[in-house]
Amino acid sequence: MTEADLYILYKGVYVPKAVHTPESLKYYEEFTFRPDDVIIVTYPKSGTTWMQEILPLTISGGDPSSVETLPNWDRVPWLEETRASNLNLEERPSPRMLTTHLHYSMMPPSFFQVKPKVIYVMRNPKDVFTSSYHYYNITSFLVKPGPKSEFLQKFLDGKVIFGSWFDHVKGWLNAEEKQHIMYISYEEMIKQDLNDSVSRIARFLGINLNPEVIKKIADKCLFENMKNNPMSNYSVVPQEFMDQTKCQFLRKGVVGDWKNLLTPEEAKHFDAVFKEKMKDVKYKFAWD
Ligand SMILES: Nc1ncnc2c1ncn2[C@@H]1O[C@H](COP(=O)(O)OS(=O)(=O)O)[C@@H](OP(=O)(O)O)[C@H]1O
Repeated sequence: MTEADLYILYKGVYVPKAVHTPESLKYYEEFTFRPDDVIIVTYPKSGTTWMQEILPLTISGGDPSSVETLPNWDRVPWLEETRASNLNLEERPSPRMLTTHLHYSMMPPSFFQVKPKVIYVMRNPKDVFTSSYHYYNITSFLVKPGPKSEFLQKFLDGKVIFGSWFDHVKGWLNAEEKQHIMYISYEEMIKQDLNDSVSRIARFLGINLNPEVIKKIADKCLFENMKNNPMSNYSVVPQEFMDQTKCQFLRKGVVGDWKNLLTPEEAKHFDAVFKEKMKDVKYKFAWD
């Protein structure tokens, strides 16, 4: 199956047809935000699911009931996906928790008027590539990656779902609503104590949490614990859509796994493309 079979081209980027329809994209375009909405924004494979665990626990002051009973896509739904319009998001009490993989330039008009809060999660693009390479292999609604060199070229050219990593990150780093956006990276969450990230997130949201609750949240969100949470490990998705017997959705959860996939030449080429495409970006990335 090719891109033409499995994807829609939406505003210049591919999105998978299986979970995005013209109706779901229209719902997204017409969505009315509230100032106290909190939106997780990510390029795919950057730590979305992880933040979909951290955020509800933080907002609820450590209450695990939503992460134990609701799958992550209902708990913190992707606005652009078909499921969102069936969740009665208009009726949900504030603060609503939402997710999107879309670029800054693709946000609906209400976003720019209302300026809700955003948590933008970034990850080393070589690890995003590596995670994507394995993920595309197990999902029937994505085009199989094929030979690694071809998938690498597609990734660097933005011919994968949600387009170019470089454009996504640049767009969100250049956003005008900076005081409403918290930037955090997968590497900070892994390398530093996760307690620090949880308390940063709580502070950004104006939530007071005592150290015990912060620790409880951080423990719950450890890779091994999330791997055992059926509401977060995608085990409820039928095998025909996602074949986790080949590779698990919560696969390795480490920093630097690209070293096991990319040859030194491929990594050098990747770095050269990164340098060129990101040359105007002043942000100091945590993986540098
Ligand atoms: N708790 C925790 N700790 C460390 N790493 C974690 C955690 N939860 C998810 N992950 C890893 O995040 C990768 C999946 O990214 P996303 O959730 O953004 O994927 S998706 O866009 O929603 O499909 C994927 O990375 P890889 O293991 O490198 O493939 C997941 O394993």
